[in-house]
Amino acid sequence: MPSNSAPLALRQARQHLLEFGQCPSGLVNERLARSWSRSMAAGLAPNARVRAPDPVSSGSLRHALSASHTLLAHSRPIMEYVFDQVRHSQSVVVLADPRGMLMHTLGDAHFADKAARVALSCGASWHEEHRGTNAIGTALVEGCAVQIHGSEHFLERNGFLTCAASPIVSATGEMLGILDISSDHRSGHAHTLGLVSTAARMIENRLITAACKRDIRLHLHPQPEGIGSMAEGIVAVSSDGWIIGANRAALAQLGLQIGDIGGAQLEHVLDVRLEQLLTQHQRRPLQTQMLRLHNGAVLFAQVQVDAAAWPSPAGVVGARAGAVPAADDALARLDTGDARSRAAADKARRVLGKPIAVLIQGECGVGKEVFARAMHASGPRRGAPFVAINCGAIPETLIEAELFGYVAGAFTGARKEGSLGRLREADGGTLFLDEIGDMPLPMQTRLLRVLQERSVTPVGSGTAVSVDFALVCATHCQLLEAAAQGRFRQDLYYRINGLTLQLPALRERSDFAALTQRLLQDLHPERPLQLAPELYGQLAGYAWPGNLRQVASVLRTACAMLNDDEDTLDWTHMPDDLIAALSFPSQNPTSAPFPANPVAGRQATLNLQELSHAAIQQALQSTRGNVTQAARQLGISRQTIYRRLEGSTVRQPS
Ligand SMILES: Nc1ncnc2c1ncn2[C@@H]1O[C@H](COP(=O)(O)OP(=O)(O)OP(=O)(O)O)[C@@H](O)[C@H]1O
Repeated sequence: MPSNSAPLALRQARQHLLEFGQCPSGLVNERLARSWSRSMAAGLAPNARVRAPDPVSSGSLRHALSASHTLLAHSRPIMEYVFDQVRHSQSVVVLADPRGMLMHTLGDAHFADKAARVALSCGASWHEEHRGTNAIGTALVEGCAVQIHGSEHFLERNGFLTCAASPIVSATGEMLGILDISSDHRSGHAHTLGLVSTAARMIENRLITAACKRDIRLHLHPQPEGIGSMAEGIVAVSSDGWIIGANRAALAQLGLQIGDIGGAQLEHVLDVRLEQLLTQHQRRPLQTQMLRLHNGAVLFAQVQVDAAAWPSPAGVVGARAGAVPAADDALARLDTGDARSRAAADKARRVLGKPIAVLIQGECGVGKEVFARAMHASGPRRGAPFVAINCGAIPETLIEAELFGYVAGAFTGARKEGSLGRLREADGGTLFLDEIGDMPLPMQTRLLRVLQERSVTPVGSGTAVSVDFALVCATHCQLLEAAAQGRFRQDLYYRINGLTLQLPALRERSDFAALTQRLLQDLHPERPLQLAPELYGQLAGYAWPGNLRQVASVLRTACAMLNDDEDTLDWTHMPDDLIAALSFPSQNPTSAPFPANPVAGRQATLNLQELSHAAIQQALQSTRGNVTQAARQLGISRQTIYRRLEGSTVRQPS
């Protein structure tokens, strides 16, 4: 965003903002106007002394540096190169973490001194909330490269700077940090934005190559000579063909969005099967291969594959139920061979014990809470409590007391002895906030403060109590979309989203056989059970709108129907609501036509309960597993849906 608004228009816009609290349209670019409005909303005054927190203690800085260890290692050489380019122009090159805290700076001594006077030094926060419009903070919120020149800075004291900043994102689109070049505003240059963006891309390419070194990688470019250059696309593919990481160039070349990572197969995009690519690579490892996108466009690719990443000899695509888990922990015990679930577990393992918040995304019932519990049980906090809160299930009026606790007599109906609150119950352990997207806005503000200050102030008390927990949140909705619509705080989104993990829907998993076998084993460890082949075929092709929760519940019920001398589950053991769902083709578009079987025709005699199950499943399917929307569609509460899907009691916060 090279802004450099005309000085007169800038002055007029600023004047208007100060007088009326709003930025007039048309005078400055929209991104700058939005950022100024956010700065006002954060309670900052342009001419006031800075309200920003002091730089963090050296202990906290060390902690942050170790959390961003890999980013720092790959950024340092590039920062040195960039600094060489701007050495004689009164500049500093800065790396900030995803919260806007400066982690590393390189600058010429004279200018670095001047910069340090406005806290452009390690440990200081340049988040917009603390310093108003500035390239680092604004790039963080807007998620794109930004240049802020002179008096475009919200705080007057920063008006001597001109700064250009670019986000650095991971192979899966997580915000890792910000690279920035700040100079004296008289020596700033429009090309600086290009320089900082290019440098950020170089860092991203180094990071993706390091992070995906054990995966199959394709290095892509529309011209063969472009491979190996900074403009090459890099895409990481799992051994069963899923795209599990990509840099920005690859996304553009393949016509993908960041949200497609983990959800698209290579052969859905390219006119080639992974097996063919690998066979060709094995024959001629150094040869560039010519590939076609489904739209006919040509791309050239160089395949890189580490020996450990070669698919099993049984074949590239297909269940890898027999694969040995990489680690022996609770996360590994969930592994039944699906590559995307395994990739999520691998990523989760890397942040265990580090101060990085994890956001688990996935449809209703894919196992987000089970996964979060496995993370807790696999990490160093396993001896302390795991506290799960369903933000969508607590009435809005109770949520504050429930989360933050209260002191004795804080309100009518309060317990005499007060309450610790769920956040403090999680002290030392893990706090799991399910359906975080359903948290009311005022609570989001309070939660953000807790996460920033690492302390909780109970209702009715003026005293903050410090808390320390690992944070894992889960959501079935696109939080960024919710943030764009003003339903979710963007700053909270970045706080809780240190690492995003996407859990696949059951219909997208490649391990249905191994998964159902594992579920049957867990239900009856002492008795080997199996599914009749014709039933298995139907179940494997079903869309499972309720995901793992639904399949677990179906098998549980089916096992209860078995006679003592039976070891094979067939149609006669299946619950009626599943038979009903399989009988309505409209409800189950991915399944084959229902076979002639002994239960055909039963839909005519469906009872009320079966019909309501069928209606819930249809609604969940049409809303792609979004329980809130499905509940709205059916005119019932979310709790009723949970109750019906579980076939037991409501999942209430305890
Ligand atoms: N890895 C797994 N292996 C076996 N069963 C599982 C697994 N994950 C989930 N389940 C089953 O699915 C049920 C629901 O899981 P969980 O509550 O973790 O889903 P969720 O994605 O958090 O759902 P929601 O979005 O509704 O909160 C579990 O109670 C369990 O029966």
